[in-house]
Amino acid sequence: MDYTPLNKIQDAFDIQTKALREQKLIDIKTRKSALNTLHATIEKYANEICSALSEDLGKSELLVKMTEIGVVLEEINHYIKNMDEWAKPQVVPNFPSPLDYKGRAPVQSFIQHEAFGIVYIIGPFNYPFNLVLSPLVGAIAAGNRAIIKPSEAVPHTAKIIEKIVSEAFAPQHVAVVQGGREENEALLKLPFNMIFFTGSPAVGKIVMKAASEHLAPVVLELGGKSPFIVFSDADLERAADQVVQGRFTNSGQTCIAPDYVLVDSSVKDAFLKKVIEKVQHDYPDVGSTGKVVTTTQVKRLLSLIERTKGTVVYGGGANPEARTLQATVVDGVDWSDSLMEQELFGPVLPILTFKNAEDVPTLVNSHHPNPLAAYYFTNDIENGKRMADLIASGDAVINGVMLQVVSPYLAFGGIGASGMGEYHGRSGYDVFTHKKSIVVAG
Ligand SMILES: NC(=O)c1ccc[n+]([C@@H]2O[C@H](COP(=O)([O-])OP(=O)(O)OC[C@H]3O[C@@H](n4cnc5c(N)ncnc54)[C@H](O)[C@@H]3O)[C@@H](O)[C@H]2O)c1
Repeated sequence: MDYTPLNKIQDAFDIQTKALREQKLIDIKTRKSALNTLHATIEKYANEICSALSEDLGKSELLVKMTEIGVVLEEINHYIKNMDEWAKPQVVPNFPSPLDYKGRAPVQSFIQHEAFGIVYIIGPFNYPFNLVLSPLVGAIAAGNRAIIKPSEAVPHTAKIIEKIVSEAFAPQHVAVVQGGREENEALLKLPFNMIFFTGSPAVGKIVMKAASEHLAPVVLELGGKSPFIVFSDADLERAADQVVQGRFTNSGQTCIAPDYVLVDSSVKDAFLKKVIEKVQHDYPDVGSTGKVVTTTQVKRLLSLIERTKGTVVYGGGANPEARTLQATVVDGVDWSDSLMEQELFGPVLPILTFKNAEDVPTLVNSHHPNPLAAYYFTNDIENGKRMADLIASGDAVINGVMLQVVSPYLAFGGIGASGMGEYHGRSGYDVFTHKKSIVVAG
């Protein structure tokens, strides 16, 4: 893939800066029309998007239509339906000043959503279409201009994103820059008005540091080790079904995937048997989970499996050159294991146990920074809610997996090391705006 030359990156930014200076406000009618055009252009290239994601990540057409294209189209529809309402100034009570302003008290007070200006959206490789286009929808609806950089690890998808964006938008409004680390570093030196980053905590720190130079606000959508906790009263059949779906979809490369299982030792054997049956059925071969992003990542995962003190009870096969690793389940893992060092981000599922349910929050809270998601399986919903109160995570699901990410009515984002700032639906409109208070004196 051809990367954007550094001078062209500066040009892309200058074009938008000039446009911002000449016409600060993009009216709501123009924003809506841009979103409609984006919707139509995505539909037009749906087949090409599917082919690109099949090449890059071995994703099935069904998976692409559901988790990449469908999610973005739904998000656009939700915005078009609601953005007039969200954009309305919020009228608040007039509050008299404690100082004497010669009787000139407030007669109108309201809060107005103001676009930041030019935002920079940086994407990861794992849901590479959805995770740059969904933030873009919020940014555009809120009245911003944007430059987006898709992940260089998925070149076919990055190319189709560029084709769609350059057909749907003028470069004064939205532009795509292609590149990797060097291009990202060049972009991060520019005085963007806001930066929206999705990726690893390590690069999140680089982004936040760079943003501080220009005091640009940042949203960081990061990852972490998300626990899947099974209590003794859980429906084990359902829990096994959900953990297999959550862990192995997209070869385990989902930010909210369960990263490890923590199961009550009294039901571990029964639960594990069901997990193995399910994996055998759904992912019988090396390659049936799809592709891992690079050969290097397959090798990284294999080296973690090689160093585990646990027992591989299913899987372990791999073909690094073909970027495939078999769905792998490892029993008898403890907190100091190689598989518990960092977010796995691959088709590997370590199984840990606990003896006393009351210890669970301390175990989870003390071994890793705040995860992006936490899953609780129990027949006692109040117990699930209590656990969600005691374990700090970006979001939580009781008796299900990955349901938090699809609703435009829920806010999506991390806490602590798993990120800051939320989006999706209304939250995605709010996060791309400054709340400007305006007062009219009588
Ligand atoms: N919270 C979420 O919504 C969410 C969604 C998807 C992925 N993630 C997280 O993303 C990570 C996986 O994605 P990834 O591997 O693409 O992430 P990554 O951090 O390696 O890359 C993300 C982006 O940063 C750029 N980049 C990489 N290294 C850089 C460097 N040293 N300097 C400057 N820029 C650099 C890349 O070009 C890419 O566009 C996982 O941690 C996962 O949990 C989070």
